[in-house]
Amino acid sequence: MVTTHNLGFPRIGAKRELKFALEAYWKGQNSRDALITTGADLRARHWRDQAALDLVPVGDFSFYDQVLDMSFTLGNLPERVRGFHGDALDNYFRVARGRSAAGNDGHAGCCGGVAAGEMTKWFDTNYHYIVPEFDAHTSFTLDASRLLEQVAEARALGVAAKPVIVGPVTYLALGKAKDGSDRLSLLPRLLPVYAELLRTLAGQGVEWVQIDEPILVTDLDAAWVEAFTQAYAALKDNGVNLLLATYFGELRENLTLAASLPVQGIHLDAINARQEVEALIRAVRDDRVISLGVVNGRNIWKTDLTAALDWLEPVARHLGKRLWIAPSCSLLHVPVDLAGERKLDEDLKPWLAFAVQKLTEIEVLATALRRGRDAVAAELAANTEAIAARRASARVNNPAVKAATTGINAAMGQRNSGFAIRAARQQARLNLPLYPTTTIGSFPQTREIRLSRSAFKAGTLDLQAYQQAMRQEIERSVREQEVLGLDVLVHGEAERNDMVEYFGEQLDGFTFTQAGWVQSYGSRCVKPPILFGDISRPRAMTVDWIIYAQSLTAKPMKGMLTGPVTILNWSFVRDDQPRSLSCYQLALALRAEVLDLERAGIGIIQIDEAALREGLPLRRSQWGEYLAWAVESFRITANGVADDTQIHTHMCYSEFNDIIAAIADMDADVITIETSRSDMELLNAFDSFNYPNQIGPGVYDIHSPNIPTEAQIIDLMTKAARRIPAERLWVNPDCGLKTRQWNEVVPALASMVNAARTLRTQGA
Ligand SMILES: Nc1nc2c(c(=O)[nH]1)N[C@@H](CNc1ccc(C(=O)N[C@@H](CCC(=O)N[C@@H](CCC(=O)N[C@@H](CCC(=O)O)C(=O)O)C(=O)O)C(=O)O)cc1)CN2
Ligand code: MET
Ligand SMILES: [Zn+2]
Repeated sequence: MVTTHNLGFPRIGAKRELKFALEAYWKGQNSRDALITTGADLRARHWRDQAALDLVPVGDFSFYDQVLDMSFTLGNLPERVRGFHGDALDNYFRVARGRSAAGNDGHAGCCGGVAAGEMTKWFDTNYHYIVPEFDAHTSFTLDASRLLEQVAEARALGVAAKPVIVGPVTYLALGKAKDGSDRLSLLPRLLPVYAELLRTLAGQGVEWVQIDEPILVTDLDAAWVEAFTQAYAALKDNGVNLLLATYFGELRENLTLAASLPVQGIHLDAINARQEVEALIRAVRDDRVISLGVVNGRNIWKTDLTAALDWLEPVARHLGKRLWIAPSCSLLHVPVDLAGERKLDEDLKPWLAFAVQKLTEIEVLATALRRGRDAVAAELAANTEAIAARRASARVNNPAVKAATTGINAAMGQRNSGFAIRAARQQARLNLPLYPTTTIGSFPQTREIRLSRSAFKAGTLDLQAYQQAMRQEIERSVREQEVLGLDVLVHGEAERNDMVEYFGEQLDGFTFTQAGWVQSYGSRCVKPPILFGDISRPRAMTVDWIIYAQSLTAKPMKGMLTGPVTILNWSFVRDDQPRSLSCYQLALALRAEVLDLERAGIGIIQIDEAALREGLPLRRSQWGEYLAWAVESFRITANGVADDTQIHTHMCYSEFNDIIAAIADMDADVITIETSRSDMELLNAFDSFNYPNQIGPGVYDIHSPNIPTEAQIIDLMTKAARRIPAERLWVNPDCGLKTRQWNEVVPALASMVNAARTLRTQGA
């Protein structure tokens, strides 16, 4: 008889309760007790939502990040926060968010300021985790209190608790050794703490522990393969059954390794690795549990339940009670509940499943496997009807768009002239100084801006008043930039709820939700738009706002667009056509916008590709194919303009060494990137590759409230100028300023502009 379970549930809350409780606590407007209570309430509610399952995840809840939680469980706190005198939860937030020396937690005098832990992308998702920090002396000590308390809470609610932890090899692999030492040398110190954790859980009567090792779906070299064998030899026989969870991709050459580990069960992502199910079954001992992720945990489409049963039934007959079923991965990456959507397009709603609906799908599948399809005949019939309606819908297919993508040719991705000629024509038009200063696009999304927008959406503010409020914000941004003396201005993106959702709302082929929130990091969420059909642009999307902004100033105003690859990677995408085709459709729609901006007299157009790097497949062997269509899509979007129109692009959190050739291939006139935290070392990639075009290496970290000094910026730019000729350098922050406040932005940009002025006099 099949067992049902879940790998993880979204924790932010259907109404983002956790976000609001956290932010109020951080501002001192909410007590510690109130925050703790919100956490407990959310856990209880989410366990009730999952109560029909045979096993529910415990420990997937987090006040900030599950990897940071694991660091605390393992006693791996960065040295800089170890002496903290205050509350442990406050210390946890100090690592998560950093704390300025002037912080108001009552410990500024004794404990000072601390830098935040580095954040980076969780595999190929838009979720960010806090990178574990190691050095040669790192030691570990167990703190199991969080897991033990939550196991007790779950039990009190009468659900069967399956604790979830990040496995030791993935934990080490995702971390960074700050002193360059070998993280694997820490394994012998780490394993006893994991073993103690398992024994502690066993002591509480826990039967199964889910141990996540998604690193198994990536390319592993011999040392990491060996680490797996060593790790799991040490973790067996500690009184609990281990379910080794892999997800996000295929095991490939690691399948034999995974199957050989001494664990009681393995979870395979049967959405991304369906073709490996049989091989895995053959490879594991015949008393092991096989858990199959049969419902997509990364997307929002209904599962075709009949098709799933067609292949699952024989597997179930073969495996009997050894078969478990679950979503493919944690449901962290999808919104909570479709029932919260009151205005969602009625045609499309029946095609969708959010976290709660996905668990119902698991239940229906389990019932069919246990009692036959007849036991769920009505559910299956309704499902078949929805799947068929989507497939046949006239709203999905637009022949004109299909024809346009067929008409794409190489010339569309080609500028008229090479970079040197373009640069000269652009300089003749723009007349920019050495070390030109600019920003990445967004200015603070203030509470007033968001309140205006929610009033507009609620119908209590009319369109004209809303547009007027946004124009005022744009004017404020422009005035501030003029006073600061920036060279290339931006309009500030006040009218955009999000750099991707905003375009999703305006393009045909997309729909959007009211409350489909997905956690991006900490308390920050996004509402990824839903790409369901062929994409087209019914009308210009940004031109009026940019023209208005340009009308306020004699300085050049940058047009501001999100690129096709980033819109694709940060949306829920179609599963009925290749991603490359959707990307080309986006490219054509955005190309039309670029040309409209150019026709309106805008001389500089930025096309953000913040998500190009994270979209790289987890396996290197697939990079080439992805980069080919991703880069070509960018080129189609950007390269229809005249030589004297300057194209910018922007990327953040990126490690470029591996893909520098592809970046050069995009052929943007200027690229702005995040570099401040790497002390300009990132530029080595551009230097050694002889990157030919202009670069704006970010000179300060916008994720921190700290204000950079002029001297710090001069120092960074001096380092940059050792690698890239000064004539090709720009001066700008690491990323957009939307999460900052004006009182942080103004002094920071003042330092930046002053630094550029000093550099110019030095260079002259
Ligand atoms: N899609 C996407 N992915 C990305 C990024 C990005 O910018 N976009 N940046 C990187 C980092 N990620 C980030 C993700 C989110 C936010 C962020 O600030 N999100 C906002 C929500 C943005 C939004 O959609 N705002 C809406 C809704 C605002 C809102 O909450 N309104 C309130 C009312 C106002 C209030 O009380 O504040 C309501 O309706 O209840 C709007 O402006 O219209 C948040 O969590 O707070 C920042 C960075 C990587 N991935
Ligand atoms: N133009 C965008 C902004 O400034 C780019 C952000 S990249 C996450 O916010
Ligand atoms: Zn950015």
